Amino acid sequence: MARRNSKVSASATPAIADLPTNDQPDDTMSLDVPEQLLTPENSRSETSSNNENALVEEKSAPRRRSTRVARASLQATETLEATAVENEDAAASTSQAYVDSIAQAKRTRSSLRHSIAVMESSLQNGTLPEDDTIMTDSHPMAPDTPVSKSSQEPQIEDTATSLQQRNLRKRVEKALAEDTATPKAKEIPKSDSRSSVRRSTRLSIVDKASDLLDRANSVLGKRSRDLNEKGKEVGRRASLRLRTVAPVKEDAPAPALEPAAKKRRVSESDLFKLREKEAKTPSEEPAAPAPPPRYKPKRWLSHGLYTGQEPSDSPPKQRRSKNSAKTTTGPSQRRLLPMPMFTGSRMVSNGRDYVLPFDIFSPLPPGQPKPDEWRKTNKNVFVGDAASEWKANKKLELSTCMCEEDTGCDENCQNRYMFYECDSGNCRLGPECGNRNFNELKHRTKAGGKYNIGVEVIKTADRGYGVRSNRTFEPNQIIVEYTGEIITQFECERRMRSVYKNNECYYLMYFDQNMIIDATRGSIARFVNHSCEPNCRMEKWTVAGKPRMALFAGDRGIMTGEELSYDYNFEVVTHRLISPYSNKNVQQCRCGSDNCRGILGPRPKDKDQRAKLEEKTQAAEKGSKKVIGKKRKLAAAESTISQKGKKRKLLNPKSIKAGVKKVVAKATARGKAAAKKTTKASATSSRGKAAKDVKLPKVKAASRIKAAVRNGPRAKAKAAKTAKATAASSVKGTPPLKRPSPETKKKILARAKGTGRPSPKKSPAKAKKTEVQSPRKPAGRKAPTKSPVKARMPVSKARKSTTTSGPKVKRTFGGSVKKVAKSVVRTVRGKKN
Ligand SMILES: C[S@@+](CC[C@H](N)C(=O)[O-])C[C@H]1O[C@@H](n2cnc3c(N)ncnc32)[C@H](O)[C@@H]1O
Repeated sequence: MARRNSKVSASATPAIADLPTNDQPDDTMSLDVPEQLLTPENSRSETSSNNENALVEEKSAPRRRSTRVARASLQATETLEATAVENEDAAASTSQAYVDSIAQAKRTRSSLRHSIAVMESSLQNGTLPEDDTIMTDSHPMAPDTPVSKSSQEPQIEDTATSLQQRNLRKRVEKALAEDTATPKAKEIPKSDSRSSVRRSTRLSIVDKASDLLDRANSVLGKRSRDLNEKGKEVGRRASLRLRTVAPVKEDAPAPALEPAAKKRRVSESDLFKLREKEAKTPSEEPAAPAPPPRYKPKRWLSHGLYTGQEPSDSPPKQRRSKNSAKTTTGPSQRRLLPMPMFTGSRMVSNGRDYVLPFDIFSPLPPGQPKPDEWRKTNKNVFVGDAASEWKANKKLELSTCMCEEDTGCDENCQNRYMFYECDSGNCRLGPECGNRNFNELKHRTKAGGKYNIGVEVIKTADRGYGVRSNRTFEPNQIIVEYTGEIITQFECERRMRSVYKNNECYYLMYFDQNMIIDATRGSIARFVNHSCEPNCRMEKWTVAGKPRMALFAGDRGIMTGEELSYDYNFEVVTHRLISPYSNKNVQQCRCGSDNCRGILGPRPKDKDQRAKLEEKTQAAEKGSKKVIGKKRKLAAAESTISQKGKKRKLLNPKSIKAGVKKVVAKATARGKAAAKKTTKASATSSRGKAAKDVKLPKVKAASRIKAAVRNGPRAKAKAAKTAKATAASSVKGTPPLKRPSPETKKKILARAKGTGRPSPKKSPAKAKKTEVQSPRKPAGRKAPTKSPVKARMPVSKARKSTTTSGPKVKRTFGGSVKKVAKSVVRTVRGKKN
């Protein structure tokens, strides 16, 4: 019963209130005194109840008093009642001691266990500790109210300490035994504090969950570990709230992220963000729903794919770093004013300069098979007598252009007509001049590189090696120079008979002054194959007074990868004795064009016709040398109409001189008026200069006509004008030609029909004379100088084109050179149209 009371009093303070004597509890005491059942103090207070000091003790510690009341109920209330009056008296006397004890109690702090130990040891030793405060006040369960010294002193002085010690010991032992042997007593508070027990259970679950999370993090790797270590506490809480444990605050709703986590895979960064968010959310805060994760608005779903893209004139940029700051700043603002209207269309129509990377403009497969090494030369090399012969017959024709800077040396440039390249000596323009092809080529070659060189050797399927372009070329742009050894005809024949006897490929080309270029040792241009529909042409130009040959792009221009070709019929050596494409050496053409002639070189029937004409010419020469002379002159005149013909003619300059002298003499006799109207060159020739000077105007006319073919209507008109003047001068400067008799006319017509070679470009008179004279005869091995008209009559390109595709021109025999020129112009126009 006493035990129960004491327990109740210890656990519930109202027991104190029950006591009428303690209706005025000290605040300090009520705060400091722990509610414990049994303390050494209590036991002492109990013992003190047996002596007089007990009253003092009771007074000094109301709590103690209460417990003492509870426990010391064995004395029952009669003792208390009996001593009530005494207590009242004693209270006054001990009040001062009580106050002191409180102050002392506040000063002393020590552990209960220590005090118990001290107390026990003192009991065992049979002596009371000297410092009674230890025994009384150091017990943690004891009230902080110290046992006053005033209460100690009487104890010390008390002689019956042994009894007290014994009682104390018993009480302590009893209390300890009760503490350990009463689980039921502990169960009661357990049931009362249910929530706290549950909480501890939860905490263990929390610990387990956090351990699991830690393991998962360790599986995720170092990065996630680092991240989680940074917000370890946060992470744990977040994860626990989300998954395993109900939130600590019941009213706080779980974050609405669980469905989102189910819908999509949550990356580490998202998880970390969520944890951070949850950590930042204080638990005391009202349960506001977590904001949904921030996604980029997919505006393109409603506005289209290109929404948000501002039109910009600047070229598109490739941003390398996704996370660059620029990406987040939005589209860059336009700093300049927008381009004026129609700038785009103007740029499209006018064009603008740009350079394509080589890989784009030349996507040709590399690794073409290369030909065996050949002896290269990028300059013409005179061999043997060629140099001296060429110098002896060197033309003195000069040309100077009068072009303005505004126009440059365009198609109207006189030098261009003449196939003269402009330079500082014959043109006052500098970089603005557009007639410096070889100079351009020189710079290109010097710069080097695949693009500048522009051509490369390829292996064709059935024509040996060839040349293709690895860039584009504009119409009439120079491509590559044809260089080689300059040899005489004699040397050419010799080589053909001996060195090239068994060759399949020949690299011979007519050059100048009866010279021939042998490119067996030469430039890459030697590999350019023949085509009956070529995309290039070979031209001879005079550069700084010296003839040079080069391959030029045709009127269509050249695209990258095209195989280059030109027509051998007009360029290569086709003299029947030294031609590689003679009757003895017929080679099949494999150009594959629609208009393929079938063989390399001239047509067979042309060859036959020429052979017949040569025979007749021989016979005629024997009969009438005078006629032959006139015809020879006309043939020479005809040959000079064409620049290409000029290249191929193999004439003896001496014979030309003789013929021209006769013509000049006659022209002089007929009057000087006509001679005055001739061009500068014609005037020179009329004064009795060399034959080559006489040819000049004719060459000019031919050049300009060719230029007209190449350059369009304006140039054509100019060429026609020039041709007219030239023709007039020629007519006036040359003796009138005898008109053929009707019989002769019929014969020529019949022959012409038989040949099937309408020649509208050539005047009928010329045609007739050419055919009648047929000055060609075998040159034999003798020096070609003795048979000036031995070479095959050159056929100009314009003439050839007329023959093949141009409109037929009415044959009018006895026409003048003027008519020839007119017909040529008409032909050209017809061809162009
Ligand atoms: C100047 S070479 C051209 C380069 C030659 N293909 C080579 O491999 O050395 C001329 C020779 O090439 C050949 N050739 C050129 N054009 C041809 C064509 N259209 N058809 C057949 N063979 C041709 C002929 O054998 C001719 O003699």
